[in-house]
Amino acid sequence: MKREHDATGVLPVWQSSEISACAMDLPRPIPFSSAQAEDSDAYEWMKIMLDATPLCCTVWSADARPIDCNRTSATFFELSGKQEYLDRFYELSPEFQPDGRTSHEAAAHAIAQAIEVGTLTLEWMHRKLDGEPVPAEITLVRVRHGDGYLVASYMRDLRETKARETRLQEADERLRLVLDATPLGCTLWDTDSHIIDCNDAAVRLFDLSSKQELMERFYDLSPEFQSNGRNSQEQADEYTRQVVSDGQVSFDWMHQKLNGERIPAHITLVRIEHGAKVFVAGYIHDLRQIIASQTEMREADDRARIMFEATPLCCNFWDESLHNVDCNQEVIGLFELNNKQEYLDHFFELSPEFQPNGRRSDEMALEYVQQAFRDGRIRFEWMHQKLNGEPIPAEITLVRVKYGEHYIVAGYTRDLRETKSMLSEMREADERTRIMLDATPLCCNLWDEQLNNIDCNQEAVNLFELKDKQEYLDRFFELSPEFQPNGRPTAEMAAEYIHQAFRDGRVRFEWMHQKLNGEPVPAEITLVRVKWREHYIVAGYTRDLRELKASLAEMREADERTRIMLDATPMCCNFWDENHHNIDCNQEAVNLFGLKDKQEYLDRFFELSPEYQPDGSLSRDKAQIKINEAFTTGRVRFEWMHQKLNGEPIPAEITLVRVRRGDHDIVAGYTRDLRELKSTITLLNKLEKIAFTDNLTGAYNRHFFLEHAEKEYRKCLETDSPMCVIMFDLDFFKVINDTYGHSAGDVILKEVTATAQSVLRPYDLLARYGGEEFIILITQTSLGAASRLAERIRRKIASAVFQYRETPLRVTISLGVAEYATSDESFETLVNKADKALYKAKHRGRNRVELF
Ligand SMILES: Nc1nc2c(ncn2[C@@H]2O[C@H](COP(=O)(O)OP(=O)(O)OP(=O)(O)O)[C@@H](O)[C@H]2O)c(=O)[nH]1
Repeated sequence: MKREHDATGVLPVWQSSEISACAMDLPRPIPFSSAQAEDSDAYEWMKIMLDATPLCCTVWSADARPIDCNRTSATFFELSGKQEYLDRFYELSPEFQPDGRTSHEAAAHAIAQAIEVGTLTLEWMHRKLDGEPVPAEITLVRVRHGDGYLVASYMRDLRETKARETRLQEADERLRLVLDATPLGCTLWDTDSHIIDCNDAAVRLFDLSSKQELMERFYDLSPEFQSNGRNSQEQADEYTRQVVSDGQVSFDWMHQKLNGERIPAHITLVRIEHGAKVFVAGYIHDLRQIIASQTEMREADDRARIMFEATPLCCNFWDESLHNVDCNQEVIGLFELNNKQEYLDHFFELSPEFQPNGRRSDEMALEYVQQAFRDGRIRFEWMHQKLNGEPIPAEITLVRVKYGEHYIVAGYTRDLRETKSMLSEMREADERTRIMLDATPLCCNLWDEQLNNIDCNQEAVNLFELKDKQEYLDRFFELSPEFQPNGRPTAEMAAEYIHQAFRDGRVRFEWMHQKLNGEPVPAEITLVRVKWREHYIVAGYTRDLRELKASLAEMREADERTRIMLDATPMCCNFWDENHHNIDCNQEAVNLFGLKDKQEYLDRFFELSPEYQPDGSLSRDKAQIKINEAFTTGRVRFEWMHQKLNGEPIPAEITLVRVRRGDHDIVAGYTRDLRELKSTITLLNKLEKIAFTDNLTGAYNRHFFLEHAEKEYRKCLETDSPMCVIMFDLDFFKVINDTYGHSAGDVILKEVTATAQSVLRPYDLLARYGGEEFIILITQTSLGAASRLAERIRRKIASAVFQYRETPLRVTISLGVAEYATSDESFETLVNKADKALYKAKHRGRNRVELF
């Protein structure tokens, strides 16, 4: 690095030996005068340029010290002059740059780099003396100076650029809004014929699903060749070039949908300059409607022409310059002429020179026509004549008619000679049109652009129970209440809708009409814009919604009936939609859980089950699985644990059934409260007990014993397994009764039963066989084991002390044991054998066991 400024005696800090001690000190700028004193080639030239530059420029020495600047720099940073700029240069950047490096370090690095590469652009954060940050873009340019280099820096304030970018972005957004709001299909192109954007209307026009699809397939949206035989792509490129140079170009274009359906269109391309860029916006006017309406118009025109020609009156037209411009066929016939031209040429000869009142025909004629232009309509008697002079007394009606932007006067000449026949013919023609309008089964009326209601059909008269059309037109504003149901003034809303129809072509809305007696007539109105010569009118079709509403009411009633039935169902019901939302329930569901109302049921549904089901599954998971299953299989039944809000459990059985509702499925859930079932089972158990057990002791009764024993007996026979019967009887029981009373006897009977039962195994069956006689059936057991069991019972009872009130009582029993033998004829035989053994035990002294 060349030390060209060493002469000043100021050494750059990083070259001094004190570099480590004052590393944070910044190098001092070289005094302005000394830099000025330098003689140089490029530098001198540059200095002149510098002051003229509207950018802030600074000149740096190769060792990164600012040595000069231009005026703009001082003004930009609001300083008194160049010297202050150079003196306070290091205050014009924050200590650190946004990338974390010190400004000093970053500057030195940048200058060094510029010297190496020649030119360099970087972002820099400046700041004004008051601290206001100034984001900047700096371009450094290496400049030869003597044998070495200087560096010039040019600063561009990025705040402006940023603001412009924001403005551009905002403009972009506005553009997007405008684009999407445009009712025409729009596309946006760059100048290389690349489509870069489009609006929703364009997507709709081609029946596509997204803008993306439109942009990707745009070239499929035109046929390969246009109707002039040229390749679409080439032709489009040509138009793009044309619009870039001319600013705007319009042309007819054949588009197509992806299915090949043609869309004749009129396209306007407009060049848009957006920021520094140029775009082309394409507006697509779908001509199909226009073509259709043009065809309609042409047809209507043809019809009008035919009607005009068919009119059994002589008609002619006068323009504003009082020229007779046209006539119909009838005129030719009336005056026995050859063609219309003859009529137009000889018009003034078709009246005698003077009218019967003595005035000149041509003068009077012009006067009348003028009067018609002025007043709109005039009727008078006129004397015509054929070319041969034969007079034709006539009645002429002149009517001013709007025609395009102008007026014409139509003249209807009635040949008074044939008045009667003509009148009837006229009426017929009129009647035909009228009949057609009146036959329309909807109430129709017509509006002109001034929002005047100009005509209606008979249906409109009928709907409002009016006398005639005139009444409809006269009292139209009484046929709606002053305010519509949404609270807005009727007149205001009507005007809005009609305007909308004129603008958009079609609008449909609900409207509240009323009869003259105030009876409301809810209606649906469709307004349609119809082209009428050069103008539009709006035709309104009114659909009486009362019938619809009545059928809705019926539907609602039917719904209500269903609801009543549902609520009356003595089972708790609820409904799930496809998204597994619980959408409805019946009253029983509310009752079951003791809730306030259905809303509470629906809102707190998930609190009506514990978190986990008894099988350990999460209630929510299990519910989802079951509902899914119902949607797929149609029906599923399972047990479920519900709970009340207070946590009281409700065991339930749920049946989910898939039900079709409209065009989709729902699942209906029926919940059976198993608590009821459980109480029924308890009751059944109770009844069973009453039927099969002995009231006093709780042991099985003789009836049950015999029935059960019979079955067991047969099983033993089949399996050839051992089986025994023990019979026992209380000893001297009569004494207990006689001594302590019957109730003491009852207590003993109960205690003895319980004691015997406590010795038995669960599958041994003990029954009270008679008053104080008991019997035990012991299956799968042979005589030895049975006798040991009998002995255990005997001992336990003999050793027991039973308490009757304050009195301790003791009893003994005698037992007889018998085992089934193949010789036994029946179970009864076995019982008899045990009975005999018991008798033996009694006989042998009681309180003992005897075997048969
Ligand atoms: N308290 C009470 N006594 C009953 C019941 N059923 C039968 N008895 C009595 O049982 C007694 C049976 O008496 P007995 O047939 O003479 O027999 P015993 O007094 O037990 O004498 P042995 O059987 O010969 O030892 C009678 O007094 C009956 O009234 C009953 O349900 N309750």
